[in-house]
Amino acid sequence: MKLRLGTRKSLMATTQSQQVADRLSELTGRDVELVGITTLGDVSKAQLSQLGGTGVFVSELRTHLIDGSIDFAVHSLKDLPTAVDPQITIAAIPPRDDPRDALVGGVKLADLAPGSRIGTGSPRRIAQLRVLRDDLEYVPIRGNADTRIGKVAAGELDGVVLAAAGLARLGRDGEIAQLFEPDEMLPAPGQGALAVECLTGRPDLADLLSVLDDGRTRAAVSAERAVLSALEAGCSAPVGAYAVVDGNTLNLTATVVAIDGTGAVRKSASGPRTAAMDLGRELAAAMIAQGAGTLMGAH
Ligand SMILES: NCc1[nH]cc(CCC(=O)O)c1CC(=O)O
Repeated sequence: MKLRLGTRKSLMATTQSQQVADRLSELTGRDVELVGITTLGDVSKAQLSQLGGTGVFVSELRTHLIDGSIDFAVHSLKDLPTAVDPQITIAAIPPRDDPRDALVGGVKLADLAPGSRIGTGSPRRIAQLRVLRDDLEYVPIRGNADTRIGKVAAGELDGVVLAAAGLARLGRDGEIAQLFEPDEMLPAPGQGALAVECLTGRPDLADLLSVLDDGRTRAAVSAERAVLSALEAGCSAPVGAYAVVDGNTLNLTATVVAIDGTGAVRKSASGPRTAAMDLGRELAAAMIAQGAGTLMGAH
């Protein structure tokens, strides 16, 4: 029987879903059919944050898992709420794509004229960009990557900052002027990674999907998301976190930045790869002790 993979209809969603479908067919010989789903977040003109953030896409696809109209779904991991839904299992976290943030536009950040206009709606990106260049104007923008990049082409903006992985999935990574290394801009927890979800009540399916899982990526993003969850923050918080597996060790760095650029807490820690979530929780506690909670409330 064909497996039904539910996907949002945006180009980024269908591209990442098709990649997962192809890889699953290759590894298991099963046929996978993409089922396009229009979510409220796609049709509504209301601001996404008013709908509950990007989590609205996730919860609608989960509704289709629960009603049985699809067998599994693929999400950008950084859009997944940290709260666990016992009905849903993350059956696989495939190998991560490029986790870095990217500047799209003609020139690198250091070469932009003072007062240049950079578009990004993310407090995490704005706060970290302000540390690098406090003389630029940061313009909140919305819409999909094509719309955002279009504002640069139209001369409304001098650059936009987006996730490199998303740009690659859209075939627009050729327009990247600069990739930010994690030491200058920490990505969002889970950035560049995908989550493959199915119902907890279908362990055979979860077992089949687990061939897609990459243990190193799973350990890294578990630590990053544990930071976010311990800080009681969501995907729109000014929180960056990035972990890398080195043998049996996990190296994690996280930051909380005041949105007005007036301060930041940044800390690193290492621990056993098998205790990824503990590492993330402990690092978050150390950051809170240094004032991370107050910074998150700063405007
Ligand atoms: N919040 C939207 C979103 N969710 C996932 C990606 C890109 C792909 C990824 O990070 O895995 C993006 C766009 C962006 O941040 O530029």
